[in-house]
Amino acid sequence: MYKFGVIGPGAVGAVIGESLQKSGCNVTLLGRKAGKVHIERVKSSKAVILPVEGISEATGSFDYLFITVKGTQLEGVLPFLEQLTQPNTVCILCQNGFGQLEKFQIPHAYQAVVYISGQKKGQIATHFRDRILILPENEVTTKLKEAVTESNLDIQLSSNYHYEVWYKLIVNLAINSVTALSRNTALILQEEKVRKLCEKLIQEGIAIAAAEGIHFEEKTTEEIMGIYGGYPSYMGTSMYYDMINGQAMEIDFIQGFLYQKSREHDLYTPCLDTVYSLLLASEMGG
Ligand SMILES: NC(=O)C1=CN([C@@H]2O[C@H](COP(=O)(O)OP(=O)(O)OC[C@H]3O[C@@H](n4cnc5c(N)ncnc54)[C@H](OP(=O)(O)O)[C@@H]3O)[C@@H](O)[C@H]2O)C=CC1
Ligand SMILES: CC(C)(CO)C(=O)C(=O)O
Repeated sequence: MYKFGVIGPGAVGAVIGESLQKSGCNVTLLGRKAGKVHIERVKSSKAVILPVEGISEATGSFDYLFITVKGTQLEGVLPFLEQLTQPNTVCILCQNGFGQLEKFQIPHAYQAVVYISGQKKGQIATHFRDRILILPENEVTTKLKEAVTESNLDIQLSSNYHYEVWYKLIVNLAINSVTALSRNTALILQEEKVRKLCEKLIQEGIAIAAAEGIHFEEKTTEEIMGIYGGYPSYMGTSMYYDMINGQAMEIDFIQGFLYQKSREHDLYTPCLDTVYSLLLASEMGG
């Protein structure tokens, strides 16, 4: 039986752990310290409680290791990977943004495009929607998909993986920026001016992707606005929760990454430049 590990028992990690555990997989959740995580859902009174082991006390290696800490927290996890992996371990980095996989000194490491929405507060992870991880299609990821076939974790293998990465970057660019900066949930989409700003941000993201050789159809803006339209008004984004909880936001990996690409291609992206500056400013002490 494969040994699965999940580092980071938060909004995403707890849901992955729950899916694997429910289907009978041998799964261990690893957090900063030992404890428990309660998984709740808005319209259900049933809570699932999973045990969490302290990462520094963990012994033995895993066959599959999902890493679900924030981009800003990855450096704290990397030193533990040597003891938690063996040469055949497959690491799946489940993060928004792009560009962190280079830090892994592991032969089989992939980044998943994550569609699992939730919030972690204290020991409670509230799951809002989705359980989708998109990975590049190859022999290793096909074996992983087969290994979790009994679970409700929806692992999708893509032959056009970079398209999926950019699509998600653009999804995050607009909604994460406006929710974090307004310190408000998807409720703000009821305001037409906010929707217009989102459309402009999406279009700037699409222009950056095109300069990088990833081309989206014209209907993409409408499609992403449709995804936002499906969010319940009480749902925030990972960046919004970081902002309201006074935690470091993943600005470098989303808006900063796109801003850098925009400069490299000498593009005119006024909305991105504005939200990026304001997000950086909001993290300044004073
Ligand atoms: N939340 C969402 O809706 C979505 C999130 N994502 C992405 O998924 C990634 C994870 O986000 P999310 O689940 O929201 O984050 P959370 O903050 O909810 O969870 C991160 C978890 O990692 C733990 N952690 C941090 N450092 C360590 C460490 N050194 N060792 C062990 N555990 C550690 C945290 O512990 P502690 O609680 O002690 O800080 C926390 O439990 C991010 O890149 C995010 O952008 C993608 C799609 C949607
Ligand atoms: C936009 C969203 C909610 C999509 O799952 C997300 O990725 C996030 O909260 O960071």
